[in-house]
Amino acid sequence: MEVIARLEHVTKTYGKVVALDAVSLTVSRGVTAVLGPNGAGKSTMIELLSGLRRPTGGRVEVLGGDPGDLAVKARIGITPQRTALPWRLTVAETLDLLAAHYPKPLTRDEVVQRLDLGEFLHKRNGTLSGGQRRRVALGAALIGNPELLFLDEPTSGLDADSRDRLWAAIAEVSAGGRGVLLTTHDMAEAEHLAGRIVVIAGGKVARDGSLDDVIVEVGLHLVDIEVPDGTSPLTFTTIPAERVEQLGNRTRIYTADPDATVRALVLDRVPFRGIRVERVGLEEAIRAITAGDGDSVIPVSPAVPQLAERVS
Ligand SMILES: Nc1ncnc2c1ncn2[C@@H]1O[C@H](COP(=O)(O)OP(=O)(O)OP(=O)(O)O)[C@@H](O)[C@H]1O
Repeated sequence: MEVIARLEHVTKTYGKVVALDAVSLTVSRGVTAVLGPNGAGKSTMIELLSGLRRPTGGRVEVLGGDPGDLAVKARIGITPQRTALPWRLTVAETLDLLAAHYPKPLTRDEVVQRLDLGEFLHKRNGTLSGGQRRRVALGAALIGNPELLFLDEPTSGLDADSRDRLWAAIAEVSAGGRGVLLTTHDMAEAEHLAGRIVVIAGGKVARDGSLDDVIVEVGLHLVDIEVPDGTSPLTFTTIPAERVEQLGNRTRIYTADPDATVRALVLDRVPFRGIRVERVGLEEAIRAITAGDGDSVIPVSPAVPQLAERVS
């Protein structure tokens, strides 16, 4: 697969904080989703790849050159997490102004159509809602007809219709043979768009593969049972589990060995009614991979005693 961008042993520090720690990664065409908890280093990675920051150590190469070079910048598009659009300009003026900086831009109409910007095309950026601004920001990234697009949480804060439209626009860019690297906390977004998942934890690449690879490698299953009220939680104490959640009368047991878990439920005579066993989805897989990293992660823990605490 053709490599269109790469990080080689890239480290980025901010004072004493090591945001990225000797990371090596290649980016190919298609959509790559970079996932991980808050503070994992995802935005830093995008900023380095798009030339907004320089690495402390290692090498960043984009489209065969240095992302700091104007010639490379003209071939990439970026939607940072916070986009500063010129507040006094209208959306139309903004797109026209940006288009003038690129050798082969898309027409304004193409971008307006793809992202459905017509409704507020002649409004000033300063008067747009947060979601409208997000859509204009993607338009600003697309107008230069980039070969490689970097999107930092492109759909956060969007309503379902706007999100669907952006997903369609991103899929269209990718189907046209371009590369897209995006960060997101929305697992549905990663599942919907990405052919490749890169998981960042503690400034390092913790997993890199297809959606299925990542989920299968984690090897976690969910055993979801319905337990009648009044069941003593103590009956669960020998059940193999990585993590347990109690939701009303449903108990969700995350386990690496679903057969052993179901056997234990039966042997312990847990009076469950319904039972559902399935491989976990991306969200739970990422939670397991990044356990203990970042500042908003619920750690995977030996949850058997926890269950007793939670339901008692
Ligand atoms: N300009 C900065 N100055 C100092 N520290 C920074 C700066 N930018 C990021 N950091 C730190 O670097 C680490 C990685 O931050 P980064 O924004 O790359 O994470 P992230 O994965 O994008 O997080 P989130 O999901 O919350 O957006 C964090 O510990 C963060 O506090």
